[in-house]
Amino acid sequence: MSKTVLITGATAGFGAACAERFAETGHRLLLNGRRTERLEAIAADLKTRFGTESLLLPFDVRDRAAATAALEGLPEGWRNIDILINNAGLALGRDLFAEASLDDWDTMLDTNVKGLLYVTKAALPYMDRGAHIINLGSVAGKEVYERGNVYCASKFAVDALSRSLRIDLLPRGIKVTAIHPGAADTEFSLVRFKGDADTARKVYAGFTPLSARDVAEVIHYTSTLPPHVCINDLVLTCTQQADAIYFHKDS
Ligand SMILES: NC(=O)C1=CN([C@@H]2O[C@H](COP(=O)(O)OP(=O)(O)OC[C@H]3O[C@@H](n4cnc5c(N)ncnc54)[C@H](OP(=O)(O)O)[C@@H]3O)[C@@H](O)[C@H]2O)C=CC1
Ligand SMILES: O=CCS(=O)(=O)O
Repeated sequence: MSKTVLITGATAGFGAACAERFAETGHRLLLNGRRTERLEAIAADLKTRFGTESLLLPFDVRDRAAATAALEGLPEGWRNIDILINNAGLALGRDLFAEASLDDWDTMLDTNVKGLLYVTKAALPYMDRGAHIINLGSVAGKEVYERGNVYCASKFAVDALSRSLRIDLLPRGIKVTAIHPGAADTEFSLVRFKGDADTARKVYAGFTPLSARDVAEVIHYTSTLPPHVCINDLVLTCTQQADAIYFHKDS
């Protein structure tokens, strides 16, 4: 059965890969991100390849009013969301606490935590029994690492909110899954290191990281289980990574 899937941060990385994976299996898409041209290009590509129906919701998840307006403004026929993938997020900087930028901290907390809250609150009126919320946490939300401070804290918050939402939504029969990937080669490190491509590339040196497609495959799988089965919490890493800290790199 075709479902309606709302994906935040669908212009790149996991979000774009999820759009493709859900399009392949015949679902229709509500695509969010700030880069409208990218959303348009992705929607056009998926329409051509899979006949996918997409509706674009270009807003900044940090903007509470914009998130509310976008969801309240859904046209007739799109006002029932089956799957919400709260994926939009970022790390900015990898600095010791004393040296890190307060602006970076604000952006990470506003996007990764408050953005997820705003979109979820705005989407819930359109989610019925059997709907599914999938939140992107991280291995950084399971263990802290040096210079991870606020990014880790934001992902620990995603973990806590996922657990708490699962409890609060029990009576409504809405599934909540938290997905916690390890290192994955997307635009994530380029964003984290503010366009420094050399530093970003070095993050993935000496091991084969996850790809966006790997993560999308796992996210998609969690959405295919019978109505009475919910994967609550799932950590996935590449085989050369054990957790947020330990890697076995090629020599
Ligand atoms: N890559 C990794 O190693 C890991 C990433 N994660 C998490 O997975 C999620 C996706 O990351 P990934 O795909 O790797 O990163 P990318 O940088 O490749 O993609 C991030 C996406 O988030 C969107 N986004 C960022 N800020 C906002 C905003 N304020 N409003 C709306 N959309 C926004 C971007 O779109 P646009 O700029 O167009 O708005 C983009 O589509 C993030 O939450 C990240 O923390 C978790 C574990 C590992
Ligand atoms: O969430 C992203 C993975 S890491 O950079 O924190 O290890």
